Amino acid sequence: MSYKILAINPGSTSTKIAVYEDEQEVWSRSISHSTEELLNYPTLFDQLMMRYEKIIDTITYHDIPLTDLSAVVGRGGMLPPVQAGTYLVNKAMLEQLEFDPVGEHASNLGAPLAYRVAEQLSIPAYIYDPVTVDEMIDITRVTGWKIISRFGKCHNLNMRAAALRYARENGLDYNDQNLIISHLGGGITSSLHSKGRIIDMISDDEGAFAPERAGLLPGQQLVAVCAKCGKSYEELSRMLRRTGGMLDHLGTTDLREVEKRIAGGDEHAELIYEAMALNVAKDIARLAAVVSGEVDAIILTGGIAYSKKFTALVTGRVKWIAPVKIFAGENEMESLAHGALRVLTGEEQAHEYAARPVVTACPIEKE
Ligand SMILES: Nc1ncnc2c1ncn2[C@@H]1O[C@H](COP(=O)(O)OP(=O)(O)O)[C@@H](O)[C@H]1O
Ligand SMILES: CCCC(=O)OP(=O)(O)O
Repeated sequence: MSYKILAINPGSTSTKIAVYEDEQEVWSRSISHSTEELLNYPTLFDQLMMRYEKIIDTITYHDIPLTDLSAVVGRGGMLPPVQAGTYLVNKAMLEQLEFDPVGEHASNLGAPLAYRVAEQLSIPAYIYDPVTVDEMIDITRVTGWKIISRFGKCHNLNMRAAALRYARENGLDYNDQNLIISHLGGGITSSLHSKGRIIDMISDDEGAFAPERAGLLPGQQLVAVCAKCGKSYEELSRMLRRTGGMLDHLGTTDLREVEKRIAGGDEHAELIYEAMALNVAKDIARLAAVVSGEVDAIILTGGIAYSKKFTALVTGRVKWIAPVKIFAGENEMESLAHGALRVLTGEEQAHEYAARPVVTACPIEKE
């Protein structure tokens, strides 16, 4: 028996869709959403129907039959910390993502989009390895402020796919390895997979700055800016997450553009570029300390990993820790589809999501 699965991955500027027949992709499209178009929607959830209709229009236009689908799987969003693996989309999850997510992120639309399509076909909707998978060990959660605990928030989908690929290609058991994976995209995060569990990670606001993200900022200066600049929480969040990092320094999120400027002799561009690579290397070294340096491999993945220049800079600084592997690009659609397939074949059990209050976002903000 074979299974057909529709995977849906909403990103900040696109919605990617793909149909898989068992492990093989048989069709895929990326639907772009321009900045002007998205400006018509005051909140993320206001985009839901627009994205849904575009998915259906694209599928209909390309004559892709839906009636033989076995399941729909969406990218999991910012739920309160969850276990790794597959979750059945239920009402509690949909309400949490719409009304009480840990943060605003396009992936919060993955579950409701999958659910809308699946509901009409009377098939299950799933999410897989959401952004907030949290398997951290207690010691890595503690900060110097008792009202703030660290929690998982990473590019888990692509990171676990890269870790599993590394294990598969090298004939190793993922559950025996200590691997550090850095996802180098518009946002940068790194995580430590120890014996099959993500025991620590460095999120996009805790470490390296990235093409569009500010990364870790000195706390005292940050609170001074927040207290004195008169901007709202949403405006400040946007400055950290969407218009920080390389964009703030150099006016672009495109690493290739920065490399062209460097080749043309732009020393300021070179400083920022090299600082970003150094920041990634420092994150990797921080994670290595958690397992006392016993790291089997370091994996660099995401769009920036296509850059030989950038990965060489990071590799040069971390190869003393462990061998570095480059898996450029991301594998999110395949990871989603394969996750759902494992549930359909009975290899894995889908978790049931139960609503929980958000306790990990800044408690002051929630008061
Ligand atoms: N071939 C390449 N060489 C260098 N940088 C690249 C290449 N392809 C993509 N990038 C850079 O990767 C970043 C986007 O990574 P990606 O993983 O696609 O991001 P997102 O997080 O938006 O999915 C951008 O800075 C882009 O310029
Ligand atoms: C850090 C959580 C995941 C995330 O921010 O994803 P994008 O970089 O794709 O926005």
